[in-house]
Amino acid sequence: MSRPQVLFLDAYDSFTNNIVSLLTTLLHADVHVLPIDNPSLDQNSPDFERLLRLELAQYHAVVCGPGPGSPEIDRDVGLMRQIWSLNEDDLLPVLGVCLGFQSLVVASGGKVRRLRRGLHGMVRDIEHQKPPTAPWSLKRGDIFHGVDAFKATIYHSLCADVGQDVLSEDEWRVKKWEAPSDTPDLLPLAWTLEDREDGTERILMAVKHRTKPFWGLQYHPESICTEVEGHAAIRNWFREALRWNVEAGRKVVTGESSLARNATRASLLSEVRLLRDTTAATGSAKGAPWTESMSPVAAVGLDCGYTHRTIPLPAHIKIPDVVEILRREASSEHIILDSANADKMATGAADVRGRYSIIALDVAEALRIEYHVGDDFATARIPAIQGVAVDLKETIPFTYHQNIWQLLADFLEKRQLTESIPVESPFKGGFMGYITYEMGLQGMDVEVGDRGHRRPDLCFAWVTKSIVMDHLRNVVHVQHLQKKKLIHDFWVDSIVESLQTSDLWRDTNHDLNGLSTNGGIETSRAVITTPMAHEYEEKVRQCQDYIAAGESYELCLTDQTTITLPAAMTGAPAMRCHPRAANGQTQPCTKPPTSDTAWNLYRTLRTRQPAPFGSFLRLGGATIVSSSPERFLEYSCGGLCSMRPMKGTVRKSPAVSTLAQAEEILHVPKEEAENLMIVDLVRHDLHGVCGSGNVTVPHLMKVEEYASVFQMITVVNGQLPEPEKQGHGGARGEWYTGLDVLAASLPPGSMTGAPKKRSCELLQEIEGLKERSIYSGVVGYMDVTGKGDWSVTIRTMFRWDDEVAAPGEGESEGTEVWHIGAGGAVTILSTPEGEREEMFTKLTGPLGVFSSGS
Ligand SMILES: C=C(O[C@@H]1C=C(C(=O)O)C=C[C@H]1O)C(=O)O
Ligand SMILES: NC(=O)CC[C@H](N)C(=O)O
Repeated sequence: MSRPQVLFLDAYDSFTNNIVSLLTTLLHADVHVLPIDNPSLDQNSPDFERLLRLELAQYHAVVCGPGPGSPEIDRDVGLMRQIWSLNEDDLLPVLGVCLGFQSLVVASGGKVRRLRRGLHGMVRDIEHQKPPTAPWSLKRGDIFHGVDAFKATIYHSLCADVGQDVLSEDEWRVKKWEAPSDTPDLLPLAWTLEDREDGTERILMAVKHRTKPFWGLQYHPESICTEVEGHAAIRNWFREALRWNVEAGRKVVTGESSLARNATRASLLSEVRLLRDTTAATGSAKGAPWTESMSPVAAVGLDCGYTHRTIPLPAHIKIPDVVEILRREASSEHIILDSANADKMATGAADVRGRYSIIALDVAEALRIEYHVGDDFATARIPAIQGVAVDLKETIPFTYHQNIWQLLADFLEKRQLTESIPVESPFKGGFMGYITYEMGLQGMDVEVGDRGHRRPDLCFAWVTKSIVMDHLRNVVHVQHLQKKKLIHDFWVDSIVESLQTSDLWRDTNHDLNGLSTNGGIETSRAVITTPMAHEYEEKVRQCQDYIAAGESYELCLTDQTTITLPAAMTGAPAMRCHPRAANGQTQPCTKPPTSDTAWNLYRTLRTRQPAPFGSFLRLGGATIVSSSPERFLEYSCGGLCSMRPMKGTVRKSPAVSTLAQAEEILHVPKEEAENLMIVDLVRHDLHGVCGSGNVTVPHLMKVEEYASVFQMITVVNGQLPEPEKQGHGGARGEWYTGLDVLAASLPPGSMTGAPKKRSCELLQEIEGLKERSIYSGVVGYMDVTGKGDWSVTIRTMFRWDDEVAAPGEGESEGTEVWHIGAGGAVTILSTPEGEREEMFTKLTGPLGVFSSGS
């Protein structure tokens, strides 16, 4: 065994994989992760001690990680307690980090108390330089020996209480490096001093056990904002740990089977292969991957090639024009991803403006795959074939351990285009659709109760006919994935002809957007129910109580506004004014429709709130009208994954109208801390798939300008292992794609807070178990070349077809219900009024569309 082996005890923190990455790269060690509540290590089982001893014998050292909750609560620290109370014979070196550190303090007789005010995402000096007069020789075992001054990020609400608060200034100066009388076995190694209104708060930052090989750090060595100098302390710790093993004559046992797992997830495709092999070996059809041999629906899209034509895009043509020229009568479903701000602001980086827009065509004829949280099956359906409604539907059952993500990975792999296509188009054909917030909850094992409906939580259409508008080069790609044997693509020709012969295309004076602002939305009959300001403020306080107790570091609180409209206003199928001609060609439309509320809402929204991730979807019973500014995840076919968490929002106003003014407001500790917490969380999500050492942060806390707000964003990149190095079919049989990252990272961290899992559980309670649904989920695509792009579904209104409120008294029609979610991250530094205002600011953009004027 050439590399040292480290066991990491995971207390469900959102920074775990960052620590694993740091240890792996810095120490050249293999790090294995074991959850603190691993069911195979049940403390009540008679075999527990033997199994724990067997497990620990395989490691050179253990790291007890950070996490939500308190070291005094068994459930929060689980196995850590057993580590600190190991028999002399079973001792091994251990480093506690944050919660792990606090757990060591408690196990050594100390206490924890609440900080006077929690410190989350704050960067502080770690004071570790001891005077030569320090009363004991700290050189041996002092992991800070020889380390320069450095700053580190801290994330904690609780702190070690070892009697430091009762010392006078004089006593403190003399005793700060001595073992405190309350905890004689703990030697302080580092402190930080926090200025408070009522004096300085002394916060213990690091300790060493006097006799056992135990160390602890209250700060987070792995955070992106911890200075690199701090890494020296980790190296020192490991050197001390290995030396202790040698001196104690401790031998690490190899070859035993371990309960811990690799920090990096197995790839979806390796799981698919395993499933295929298992079903092949047992000869059982049950649970076998869904294949074309079982169903003609499963054969959709196989053996296709890419054809396209590229034509110039007239300067006056906007995405609604293209949609309105081409929308077909029979098609009531749409998927449009719209870089609605492409021609607007020139501030910030080019990618904020959005370069491409994508329109899926003939969506009603596209195969779609749907999944509802809690089900053990997916549904494949094709609503129409060649203009005739058929509603072909097939249930795809899962077996134990099988899930929707494997099904999608398998489906995509079989349709992957491997030849290189020299067309600058981000989407060549493939999946487009949406995923709800609850789908993300399920992925984290957060319980989603029965919501009393059967709406899809994931709905992906397999789009083979599409249009991509390139707003930079001013061209349009008309694209088709079609059976390879067809030589000429008449469909592509017909679309090009429809576009180029339409009046809109030729009429350079035309500006549909001008016509569309609020066109046809009869808002006087809309009933709008917004969150109650005082209730929202109360929920902010509740969030802060949980944060002060150490349960969370940041909670993204949200609430929903509903708008009910008379159903008749949207009842008409789209595009009554587009009769299909006998030859099957779409007739150009010169008159914009007025009967489709959703479409009108969208046109108004994109005009008033242009954003890089605009979208309009009618799919799987949902209608989504979005002007999202936030990218969740983009990945290239080469496996470069990029996430852009957004935290820090300031409303534009006469007082704050320039980027410089916004920067001044956003580059403050409160806002930067909010951003940093999510950045570290997103790094963790990416590390979990891309692997240790493969995540970088090219842009930290950049302020960008949008239509009505300024936002602070960070770019976090991860690189999936290159396919050649992934050993396709080789030793590990791993083969990662962007879908792995998507599956592992939902819901978006910027919508949850950190640590993600505990924060989501708390938010369910605080938000009254209200379903977030489409809001806080994602919308986007993943294509046949492996490229994908997903936005966070915020600044969005949505409705479900089956949610029609009964008619009120004296009304003849029922009403349809639109939802707009809005919220913001609550930290210990938030004020209830400030958060309430932020929520209403975010709500105003989409809600404004329901009122007339601009
Ligand atoms: C919760 C929302 O936005 C999220 C919260 C933000 C914040 O706290 O500053 C910023 C962007 C989004 O990640 C929303 O728009 O409803
Ligand atoms: N990051 C952590 O591990 C935090 C520990 C503990 N929950 C606290 O808030 O103090």
